[in-house]
Amino acid sequence: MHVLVNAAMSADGKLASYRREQLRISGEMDFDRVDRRRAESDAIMVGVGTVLADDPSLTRFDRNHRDAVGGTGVPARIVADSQGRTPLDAALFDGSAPTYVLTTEAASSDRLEQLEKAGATVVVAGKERVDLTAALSELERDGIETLFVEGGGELIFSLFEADLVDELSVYIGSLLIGGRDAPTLADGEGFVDEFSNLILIGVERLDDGVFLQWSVE
Ligand SMILES: NC(=O)c1ccc[n+]([C@@H]2O[C@H](COP(=O)([O-])OP(=O)(O)OC[C@H]3O[C@@H](n4cnc5c(N)ncnc54)[C@H](O)[C@@H]3O)[C@@H](O)[C@H]2O)c1
Ligand SMILES: Nc1nc(=O)c(N)c(NC[C@H](O)[C@H](O)[C@H](O)COP(=O)(O)O)[nH]1
Repeated sequence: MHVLVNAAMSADGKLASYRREQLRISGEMDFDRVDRRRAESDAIMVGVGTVLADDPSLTRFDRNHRDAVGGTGVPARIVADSQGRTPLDAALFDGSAPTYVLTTEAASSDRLEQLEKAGATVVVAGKERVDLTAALSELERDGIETLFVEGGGELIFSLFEADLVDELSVYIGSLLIGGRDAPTLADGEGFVDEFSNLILIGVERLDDGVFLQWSVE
């Protein structure tokens, strides 16, 4: 499975303010770029923190580009959600695309039944936190070969920690958000000595900011 992590952040590395409300950082050109990368993907993934903050539908993508690259149907939607906290009225359950909930043994069976009734395919992997390696292997067995991860910071760090990321792309907008508690590109516990090594493969001015692309060693 090819895993691409993408996000938009401020010049000081924040994905949103400390209030964790959805904040539009990307400009038009970056959103167009995101829609093309979504069109190339079999699935789009976020953490439940993003679902609770933004209620994303994850259904916007460049349909012409998907046709051009030979894609069929629509990209699936995936949420990493250890306790099964995704609201049953979330946009993810609008029925317009397949939706997976990656959860753990900590989620109650009643909750899992409710999520399945809401239309989710539930994948249980791990005891307290989603075992991302096991969960992504199950998704791969389900035919998902290219995964587009859109955040947030907790999920992004965990994917790097599990050495599951192949590519990282970041749009840096020309604004400063600040805030010691604001979400950043990679949150979680953080590395202390062995860091993820990146190879810079793209630098481009885009909208009023900069687009950076790395492959992950
Ligand atoms: N600017 C952007 O590109 C962008 C993109 C996405 C989200 N955001 C913002 O980021 C914030 C949400 O980010 P966040 O870090 O709080 O939440 P997140 O979206 O990263 O979700 C984290 C949650 O996912 C669940 N989870 C399950 N298994 C996990 C695992 N193995 N590792 C990590 N998490 C796991 C946990 O419940 C955890 O609390 C919101 O403010 C949102 O607006 C910004
Ligand atoms: N690329 C990007 N630029 C931004 O400025 C921003 N705030 C996000 N945030 C990611 C967001 O939380 C979701 O992943 C979807 O971007 C929600 O959008 P949809 O409901 O799917 O249209 N992503």
